[in-house]
Amino acid sequence: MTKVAIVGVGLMGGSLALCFKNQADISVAGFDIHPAELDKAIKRGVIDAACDTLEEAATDADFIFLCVPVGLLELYLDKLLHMRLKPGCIISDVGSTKASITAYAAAHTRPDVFFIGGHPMAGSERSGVEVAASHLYENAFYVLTPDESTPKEAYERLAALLTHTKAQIVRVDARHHDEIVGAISHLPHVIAVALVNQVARYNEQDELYRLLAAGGFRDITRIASGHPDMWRDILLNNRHVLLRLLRDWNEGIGKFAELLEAENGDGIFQAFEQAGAFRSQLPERRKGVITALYDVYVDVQDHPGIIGQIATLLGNHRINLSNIQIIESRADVPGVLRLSFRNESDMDAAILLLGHHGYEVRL
Ligand SMILES: NC(=O)C1=CN([C@@H]2O[C@H](COP(=O)(O)OP(=O)(O)OC[C@H]3O[C@@H](n4cnc5c(N)ncnc54)[C@H](O)[C@@H]3O)[C@@H](O)[C@H]2O)C=CC1
Ligand SMILES: O=C(O)C(=O)Cc1ccc(O)cc1
Repeated sequence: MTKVAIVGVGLMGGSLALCFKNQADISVAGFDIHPAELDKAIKRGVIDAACDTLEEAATDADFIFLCVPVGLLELYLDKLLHMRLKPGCIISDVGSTKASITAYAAAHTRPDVFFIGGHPMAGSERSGVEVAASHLYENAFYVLTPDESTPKEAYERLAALLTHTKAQIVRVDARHHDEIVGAISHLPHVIAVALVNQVARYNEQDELYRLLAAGGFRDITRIASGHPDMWRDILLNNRHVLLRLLRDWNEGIGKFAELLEAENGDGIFQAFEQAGAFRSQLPERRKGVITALYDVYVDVQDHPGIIGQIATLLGNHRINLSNIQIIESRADVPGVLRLSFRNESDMDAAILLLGHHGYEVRL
Protein backbone atom coordinates (compact mmCIF):
# COMPACT_ATOMS: atom_id res chain seq x y z
CA MET A 1 0.00 0.00 0.00
CA THR A 2 1.39 3.42 -0.98
CA LYS A 3 0.76 6.04 1.68
CA VAL A 4 0.27 9.67 0.71
CA ALA A 5 0.09 12.53 3.22
CA ILE A 6 -1.53 15.80 2.26
CA VAL A 7 -0.62 18.81 4.41
CA GLY A 8 -3.24 21.54 3.87
CA VAL A 9 -6.42 19.90 2.58
CA GLY A 10 -7.87 22.82 0.61
CA LEU A 11 -8.56 23.24 -3.10
CA MET A 12 -5.18 21.96 -4.30
CA GLY A 13 -4.48 19.39 -1.57
CA GLY A 14 -8.05 18.10 -1.69
CA SER A 15 -7.94 17.76 -5.48
CA LEU A 16 -4.67 15.80 -5.29
CA ALA A 17 -6.17 13.58 -2.60
CA LEU A 18 -9.18 12.87 -4.82
CA CYS A 19 -6.86 11.80 -7.67
CA PHE A 20 -5.16 9.24 -5.40
CA LYS A 21 -7.97 8.16 -3.16
CA ASN A 22 -9.84 6.03 -5.64
CA GLN A 23 -6.75 3.94 -6.41
CA ALA A 24 -7.01 0.62 -4.60
CA ASP A 25 -3.31 0.58 -3.64
CA ILE A 26 -3.07 4.14 -2.28
CA SER A 27 -4.26 5.49 1.05
CA VAL A 28 -4.44 9.21 1.76
CA ALA A 29 -4.01 10.87 5.15
CA GLY A 30 -4.67 14.57 5.63
CA PHE A 31 -3.45 17.17 8.09
CA ASP A 32 -4.74 20.74 8.29
CA ILE A 33 -4.50 23.47 10.87
CA HIS A 34 -8.26 23.96 10.63
CA PRO A 35 -10.06 20.85 11.97
CA ALA A 36 -13.28 21.98 10.24
CA GLU A 37 -11.55 21.59 6.84
CA LEU A 38 -10.54 18.04 7.76
CA ASP A 39 -14.10 17.26 8.86
CA LYS A 40 -15.39 18.48 5.50
CA ALA A 41 -12.70 16.46 3.71
CA ILE A 42 -13.73 13.27 5.52
CA LYS A 43 -17.44 13.93 4.93
CA ARG A 44 -16.82 14.53 1.20
CA GLY A 45 -14.70 11.36 1.00
CA VAL A 46 -11.62 13.34 -0.05
CA ILE A 47 -9.20 11.64 2.37
CA ASP A 48 -9.13 8.25 4.10
CA ALA A 49 -7.86 9.52 7.44
CA ALA A 50 -7.83 12.89 9.21
CA CYS A 51 -4.76 13.36 11.40
CA ASP A 52 -4.52 15.55 14.49
CA THR A 53 -0.81 16.13 14.07
CA LEU A 54 1.67 16.50 11.25
CA GLU A 55 3.65 13.56 12.69
CA GLU A 56 0.65 11.26 12.50
CA ALA A 57 0.13 12.05 8.81
CA ALA A 58 3.78 12.08 7.77
CA THR A 59 5.70 9.42 9.73
CA ASP A 60 4.86 6.40 7.61
CA ALA A 61 4.10 8.23 4.34
CA ASP A 62 5.83 7.36 1.06
CA PHE A 63 4.90 10.77 -0.37
CA ILE A 64 4.15 14.02 1.44
CA PHE A 65 2.57 16.93 -0.43
CA LEU A 66 2.75 20.39 1.12
CA CYS A 67 -0.41 22.17 -0.06
CA VAL A 68 -0.35 25.19 2.25
CA PRO A 69 0.11 28.87 1.29
CA VAL A 70 3.57 29.66 -0.12
CA GLY A 71 4.59 31.59 3.02
CA LEU A 72 4.33 28.40 5.11
CA LEU A 73 6.24 26.00 2.86
CA GLU A 74 9.69 26.46 4.43
CA LEU A 75 8.27 26.13 7.93
CA TYR A 76 6.60 22.82 7.09
CA LEU A 77 9.57 21.48 5.15
CA ASP A 78 11.75 22.30 8.11
CA LYS A 79 9.40 20.54 10.53
CA LEU A 80 9.39 17.44 8.32
CA LEU A 81 13.16 17.38 7.95
CA HIS A 82 13.44 17.21 11.75
CA MET A 83 10.97 14.38 12.03
CA ARG A 84 11.16 10.61 11.82
CA LEU A 85 10.15 9.81 8.24
CA LYS A 86 10.07 6.66 6.16
CA PRO A 87 13.46 6.14 4.43
CA GLY A 88 13.16 7.08 0.73
CA CYS A 89 10.16 9.31 1.41
CA ILE A 90 9.52 11.98 -1.22
CA ILE A 91 8.35 15.43 -0.13
CA SER A 92 6.80 17.67 -2.76
CA ASP A 93 4.69 20.82 -2.75
CA VAL A 94 2.13 22.55 -4.96
CA GLY A 95 3.22 26.14 -4.31
CA SER A 96 2.88 28.71 -7.10
CA THR A 97 6.54 29.74 -6.79
CA LYS A 98 9.44 27.33 -6.94
CA ALA A 99 12.82 29.10 -6.61
CA SER A 100 12.84 29.81 -2.86
CA ILE A 101 11.48 26.47 -1.63
CA THR A 102 13.78 24.53 -3.96
CA ALA A 103 16.81 26.53 -2.76
CA TYR A 104 15.72 26.03 0.86
CA ALA A 105 15.41 22.28 0.34
CA ALA A 106 18.84 22.13 -1.34
CA ALA A 107 20.38 23.88 1.67
CA HIS A 108 18.71 21.59 4.21
CA THR A 109 19.14 18.15 2.70
CA ARG A 110 18.80 14.86 4.48
CA PRO A 111 20.20 11.71 2.84
CA ASP A 112 17.15 9.47 3.36
CA VAL A 113 14.47 11.92 2.15
CA PHE A 114 14.07 13.72 -1.20
CA PHE A 115 12.41 17.04 -1.92
CA ILE A 116 11.12 17.70 -5.43
CA GLY A 117 9.22 20.97 -5.97
CA GLY A 118 5.96 20.90 -7.90
CA HIS A 119 3.39 23.31 -9.33
CA PRO A 120 0.21 21.94 -10.86
CA MET A 121 -0.63 24.75 -13.23
CA ALA A 122 -4.38 24.68 -12.83
CA GLY A 123 -6.64 26.14 -10.23
CA SER A 124 -9.32 28.65 -9.58
CA GLU A 125 -10.05 31.92 -7.84
CA ARG A 126 -11.97 29.84 -5.29
CA SER A 127 -10.44 28.02 -2.35
CA GLY A 128 -11.23 25.35 0.21
CA VAL A 129 -11.83 21.61 0.15
CA GLU A 130 -15.47 22.07 -0.86
CA VAL A 131 -14.37 23.10 -4.36
CA ALA A 132 -11.70 20.38 -4.70
CA ALA A 133 -12.24 18.17 -7.76
CA SER A 134 -10.59 15.03 -9.08
CA HIS A 135 -10.51 16.49 -12.61
CA LEU A 136 -8.80 19.76 -11.64
CA TYR A 137 -5.42 18.73 -13.03
CA GLU A 138 -6.62 16.73 -16.02
CA ASN A 139 -4.79 17.92 -19.17
CA ALA A 140 -3.06 20.70 -17.23
CA PHE A 141 0.71 21.15 -17.10
CA TYR A 142 2.25 19.93 -13.85
CA VAL A 143 5.70 21.44 -13.38
CA LEU A 144 8.32 19.54 -11.37
CA THR A 145 11.58 21.23 -10.42
CA PRO A 146 14.19 18.59 -9.50
CA ASP A 147 17.80 19.76 -9.40
CA GLU A 148 21.06 18.01 -10.25
CA SER A 149 21.14 16.31 -6.83
CA THR A 150 17.70 14.70 -7.27
CA PRO A 151 18.06 10.94 -7.87
CA LYS A 152 16.49 9.86 -11.16
CA GLU A 153 14.70 7.06 -9.31
CA ALA A 154 12.98 9.52 -6.93
CA TYR A 155 11.89 11.80 -9.78
CA GLU A 156 10.48 8.85 -11.69
CA ARG A 157 8.65 7.57 -8.63
CA LEU A 158 6.97 10.94 -8.10
CA ALA A 159 6.15 11.34 -11.81
CA ALA A 160 4.61 7.84 -11.81
CA LEU A 161 2.38 8.67 -8.84
CA LEU A 162 1.31 11.92 -10.50
CA THR A 163 0.03 10.09 -13.58
CA HIS A 164 -3.14 9.67 -11.47
CA THR A 165 -3.73 13.41 -11.88
CA LYS A 166 -3.89 12.94 -15.69
CA ALA A 167 -1.76 16.09 -15.96
CA GLN A 168 1.16 16.52 -18.33
CA ILE A 169 4.37 16.51 -16.29
CA VAL A 170 6.97 19.08 -17.37
CA ARG A 171 10.43 19.39 -15.87
CA VAL A 172 11.57 23.02 -15.50
CA ASP A 173 14.39 24.76 -13.65
CA ALA A 174 12.89 26.40 -10.52
CA ARG A 175 14.10 29.96 -11.23
CA HIS A 176 13.10 29.72 -14.86
CA HIS A 177 9.64 28.59 -13.70
CA ASP A 178 9.27 31.69 -11.51
CA GLU A 179 10.24 34.02 -14.36
CA ILE A 180 7.71 32.50 -16.74
CA VAL A 181 4.88 32.09 -14.25
CA GLY A 182 5.61 35.64 -13.02
CA ALA A 183 4.81 36.92 -16.53
CA ILE A 184 1.84 34.71 -17.42
CA SER A 185 0.12 34.39 -14.04
CA HIS A 186 1.41 36.71 -11.30
CA LEU A 187 1.63 39.90 -13.40
CA PRO A 188 -1.88 39.38 -14.87
CA HIS A 189 -3.25 39.02 -11.34
CA VAL A 190 -1.60 42.29 -10.28
CA ILE A 191 -2.93 44.06 -13.38
CA ALA A 192 -6.45 42.69 -12.85
CA VAL A 193 -6.47 43.87 -9.22
CA ALA A 194 -5.15 47.33 -10.15
CA LEU A 195 -7.70 47.64 -12.95
CA VAL A 196 -10.66 46.62 -10.79
CA ASN A 197 -9.55 48.97 -8.02
CA GLN A 198 -9.19 51.83 -10.52
CA VAL A 199 -12.75 51.30 -11.75
CA ALA A 200 -13.95 50.95 -8.14
CA ARG A 201 -12.48 54.40 -7.40
CA TYR A 202 -14.35 55.96 -10.34
CA ASN A 203 -17.47 54.14 -9.24
CA GLU A 204 -17.38 55.91 -5.87
CA GLN A 205 -18.43 59.06 -7.74
CA ASP A 206 -20.60 57.39 -10.37
CA GLU A 207 -22.48 54.08 -9.92
CA LEU A 208 -22.84 53.70 -13.68
CA TYR A 209 -19.28 52.26 -13.84
CA ARG A 210 -20.29 49.19 -11.88
CA LEU A 211 -23.49 48.72 -13.82
CA LEU A 212 -21.87 48.86 -17.25
CA ALA A 213 -18.90 46.71 -16.23
CA ALA A 214 -20.96 43.52 -16.59
CA GLY A 215 -19.97 40.77 -19.03
CA GLY A 216 -16.53 41.04 -20.59
CA PHE A 217 -15.02 43.34 -17.96
CA ARG A 218 -16.17 40.93 -15.30
CA ASP A 219 -14.64 38.00 -17.22
CA ILE A 220 -11.24 39.51 -17.88
CA THR A 221 -10.92 40.51 -14.23
CA ARG A 222 -12.12 37.19 -12.73
CA ILE A 223 -8.65 36.51 -11.35
CA ALA A 224 -8.83 39.67 -9.20
CA SER A 225 -11.09 37.58 -6.92
CA GLY A 226 -8.23 35.23 -5.96
CA HIS A 227 -7.74 34.58 -2.25
CA PRO A 228 -5.92 37.62 -0.73
CA ASP A 229 -3.83 35.48 1.71
CA MET A 230 -2.64 33.21 -1.05
CA TRP A 231 -1.78 36.03 -3.44
CA ARG A 232 0.01 38.10 -0.80
CA ASP A 233 2.33 35.16 -0.23
CA ILE A 234 2.88 34.45 -3.94
CA LEU A 235 3.60 38.07 -4.89
CA LEU A 236 5.94 38.70 -1.96
CA ASN A 237 7.76 35.45 -2.65
CA ASN A 238 8.29 36.27 -6.34
CA ARG A 239 8.79 40.00 -5.77
CA HIS A 240 12.20 40.28 -7.49
CA VAL A 241 10.82 38.84 -10.70
CA LEU A 242 7.62 40.89 -10.39
CA LEU A 243 9.40 44.18 -9.77
CA ARG A 244 11.32 43.67 -13.00
CA LEU A 245 8.13 42.70 -14.86
CA LEU A 246 6.33 45.77 -13.49
CA ARG A 247 9.18 48.02 -14.70
CA ASP A 248 8.71 46.53 -18.18
CA TRP A 249 4.96 46.94 -17.83
CA ASN A 250 5.32 50.63 -16.90
CA GLU A 251 7.57 51.12 -19.90
CA GLY A 252 5.02 49.48 -22.23
CA ILE A 253 2.12 51.52 -20.81
CA GLY A 254 4.26 54.67 -21.02
CA LYS A 255 4.85 53.98 -24.70
CA PHE A 256 1.10 53.62 -25.20
CA ALA A 257 0.54 57.00 -23.53
CA GLU A 258 3.14 58.53 -25.87
CA LEU A 259 1.33 57.09 -28.90
CA LEU A 260 -1.90 58.68 -27.69
CA GLU A 261 -0.28 62.02 -26.92
CA ALA A 262 1.27 62.07 -30.41
CA GLU A 263 -2.05 60.93 -31.92
CA ASN A 264 0.03 58.19 -33.55
CA GLY A 265 -2.67 56.04 -35.15
CA ASP A 266 -0.15 53.90 -37.04
CA GLY A 267 1.63 53.08 -33.80
CA ILE A 268 -1.62 52.04 -32.10
CA PHE A 269 -2.57 49.97 -35.15
CA GLN A 270 0.83 48.26 -35.08
CA ALA A 271 0.56 47.52 -31.35
CA PHE A 272 -2.75 45.72 -31.92
CA GLU A 273 -1.45 43.98 -35.02
CA GLN A 274 1.66 42.74 -33.19
CA ALA A 275 -0.38 41.54 -30.19
CA GLY A 276 -2.89 39.79 -32.43
CA ALA A 277 -0.13 38.01 -34.35
CA PHE A 278 1.54 36.68 -31.18
CA ARG A 279 -1.79 35.78 -29.61
CA SER A 280 -2.79 33.72 -32.63
CA GLN A 281 0.31 31.60 -32.03
CA LEU A 282 -0.64 30.76 -28.44
CA PRO A 283 -1.55 27.09 -28.00
CA GLU A 284 -5.28 26.53 -28.20
CA ARG A 285 -5.29 23.95 -25.39
CA ARG A 286 -7.82 25.21 -22.88
CA LYS A 287 -6.04 24.30 -19.70
CA GLY A 288 -3.35 26.85 -18.95
CA VAL A 289 -2.17 28.39 -15.69
CA ILE A 290 -5.09 30.81 -15.79
CA THR A 291 -8.26 28.78 -16.00
CA ALA A 292 -10.16 29.24 -19.24
CA LEU A 293 -13.84 29.96 -18.98
CA TYR A 294 -15.99 27.25 -20.46
CA ASP A 295 -18.90 29.41 -21.49
CA VAL A 296 -21.59 28.90 -24.08
CA TYR A 297 -24.44 31.17 -25.13
CA VAL A 298 -27.97 29.99 -25.74
CA ASP A 299 -30.55 32.06 -27.57
CA VAL A 300 -33.87 31.85 -25.76
CA GLN A 301 -37.19 33.57 -26.13
CA ASP A 302 -37.80 35.73 -23.13
CA HIS A 303 -40.14 33.70 -21.05
CA PRO A 304 -40.14 32.92 -17.38
CA GLY A 305 -38.90 29.55 -16.24
CA ILE A 306 -36.27 29.10 -18.95
CA ILE A 307 -33.37 29.12 -16.48
CA GLY A 308 -35.08 26.44 -14.43
CA GLN A 309 -35.80 24.33 -17.52
CA ILE A 310 -32.22 24.40 -18.75
CA ALA A 311 -30.73 23.85 -15.31
CA THR A 312 -33.05 20.88 -14.75
CA LEU A 313 -32.26 19.40 -18.15
CA LEU A 314 -28.52 19.60 -17.48
CA GLY A 315 -28.92 18.38 -13.91
CA ASN A 316 -30.93 15.35 -15.03
CA HIS A 317 -28.01 14.42 -17.28
CA ARG A 318 -25.47 15.00 -14.50
CA ILE A 319 -23.84 17.89 -16.32
CA ASN A 320 -22.41 20.33 -13.78
CA LEU A 321 -23.22 23.98 -14.38
CA SER A 322 -21.06 26.47 -12.51
CA ASN A 323 -23.12 29.54 -13.41
CA ILE A 324 -26.13 30.59 -15.44
CA GLN A 325 -26.92 34.18 -16.32
CA ILE A 326 -29.32 36.14 -18.51
CA ILE A 327 -27.28 38.60 -20.53
CA GLU A 328 -29.99 40.42 -22.43
CA SER A 329 -33.66 40.03 -21.88
CA ARG A 330 -36.13 42.58 -23.12
CA ALA A 331 -39.44 42.34 -24.88
CA ASP A 332 -37.91 43.44 -28.20
CA VAL A 333 -34.62 41.51 -27.97
CA PRO A 334 -34.29 37.73 -27.83
CA GLY A 335 -32.79 36.58 -24.56
CA VAL A 336 -29.26 35.24 -24.37
CA LEU A 337 -28.31 32.89 -21.58
CA ARG A 338 -24.72 32.43 -20.65
CA LEU A 339 -23.94 28.98 -19.23
CA SER A 340 -20.58 28.52 -17.53
CA PHE A 341 -18.95 25.17 -16.91
CA ARG A 342 -15.90 24.20 -14.93
CA ASN A 343 -14.50 21.87 -17.56
CA GLU A 344 -14.53 21.18 -21.25
CA SER A 345 -16.26 17.81 -21.09
CA ASP A 346 -19.30 19.26 -19.26
CA MET A 347 -19.43 22.08 -21.80
CA ASP A 348 -19.25 19.67 -24.75
CA ALA A 349 -21.94 17.42 -23.24
CA ALA A 350 -24.20 20.45 -22.68
CA ILE A 351 -23.78 21.64 -26.29
CA LEU A 352 -24.83 18.21 -27.54
CA LEU A 353 -27.75 17.84 -25.16
CA LEU A 354 -29.17 21.33 -25.65
CA GLY A 355 -28.73 21.08 -29.42
CA HIS A 356 -30.64 17.81 -29.30
CA HIS A 357 -33.49 19.60 -27.48
CA GLY A 358 -33.70 22.28 -30.15
CA TYR A 359 -31.77 25.06 -28.44
CA GLU A 360 -29.42 27.20 -30.48
CA VAL A 361 -26.07 27.05 -28.70
CA ARG A 362 -23.08 29.27 -29.54
CA LEU A 363 -19.55 29.36 -28.19
N1 LIG B 1 -5.67 28.11 -5.88
C1 LIG B 1 -5.04 27.85 -7.01
O1 LIG B 1 -5.62 28.03 -8.08
C2 LIG B 1 -3.64 27.34 -6.98
C3 LIG B 1 -2.90 27.35 -5.82
N2 LIG B 1 -1.62 26.88 -5.82
C4 LIG B 1 -0.87 26.85 -4.56
O2 LIG B 1 -1.44 25.84 -3.77
C5 LIG B 1 -1.29 26.13 -2.39
C6 LIG B 1 -2.63 25.94 -1.70
O3 LIG B 1 -3.58 26.76 -2.30
P1 LIG B 1 -5.15 26.39 -2.29
O4 LIG B 1 -5.34 24.96 -2.17
O5 LIG B 1 -5.75 27.15 -3.39
O6 LIG B 1 -5.59 27.11 -0.94
P2 LIG B 1 -6.77 26.67 0.06
O7 LIG B 1 -6.99 27.85 0.95
O8 LIG B 1 -7.91 26.10 -0.68
O9 LIG B 1 -6.07 25.52 0.90
C7 LIG B 1 -5.02 25.74 1.79
C8 LIG B 1 -5.24 24.82 2.98
O10 LIG B 1 -4.14 25.01 3.86
C9 LIG B 1 -4.63 25.04 5.18
N3 LIG B 1 -3.70 25.77 6.04
C10 LIG B 1 -3.57 27.11 6.15
N4 LIG B 1 -2.63 27.38 7.07
C11 LIG B 1 -2.15 26.20 7.51
C12 LIG B 1 -1.19 25.81 8.46
N5 LIG B 1 -0.48 26.73 9.16
N6 LIG B 1 -0.97 24.50 8.67
C13 LIG B 1 -1.68 23.56 7.99
N7 LIG B 1 -2.62 23.86 7.10
C14 LIG B 1 -2.86 25.16 6.86
C15 LIG B 1 -5.97 25.73 5.07
O11 LIG B 1 -6.82 25.42 6.18
C16 LIG B 1 -6.51 25.14 3.77
O12 LIG B 1 -7.26 23.98 3.98
C17 LIG B 1 -0.71 27.54 -2.31
O13 LIG B 1 0.66 27.45 -2.04
C18 LIG B 1 -0.93 28.10 -3.71
O14 LIG B 1 0.07 29.01 -4.06
C19 LIG B 1 -1.04 26.34 -6.94
C20 LIG B 1 -1.72 26.29 -8.12
C21 LIG B 1 -3.08 26.80 -8.23
O1 LIG C 1 -8.05 31.48 -11.20
C1 LIG C 1 -7.19 31.24 -12.06
O2 LIG C 1 -7.46 31.09 -13.25
C2 LIG C 1 -5.78 31.09 -11.64
O3 LIG C 1 -4.90 31.71 -12.15
C3 LIG C 1 -5.56 30.05 -10.59
C4 LIG C 1 -4.14 29.83 -10.25
C5 LIG C 1 -3.62 30.39 -9.11
C6 LIG C 1 -2.33 30.12 -8.75
C7 LIG C 1 -1.55 29.31 -9.54
O4 LIG C 1 -0.28 29.08 -9.18
C8 LIG C 1 -2.05 28.72 -10.67
C9 LIG C 1 -3.37 28.98 -11.02
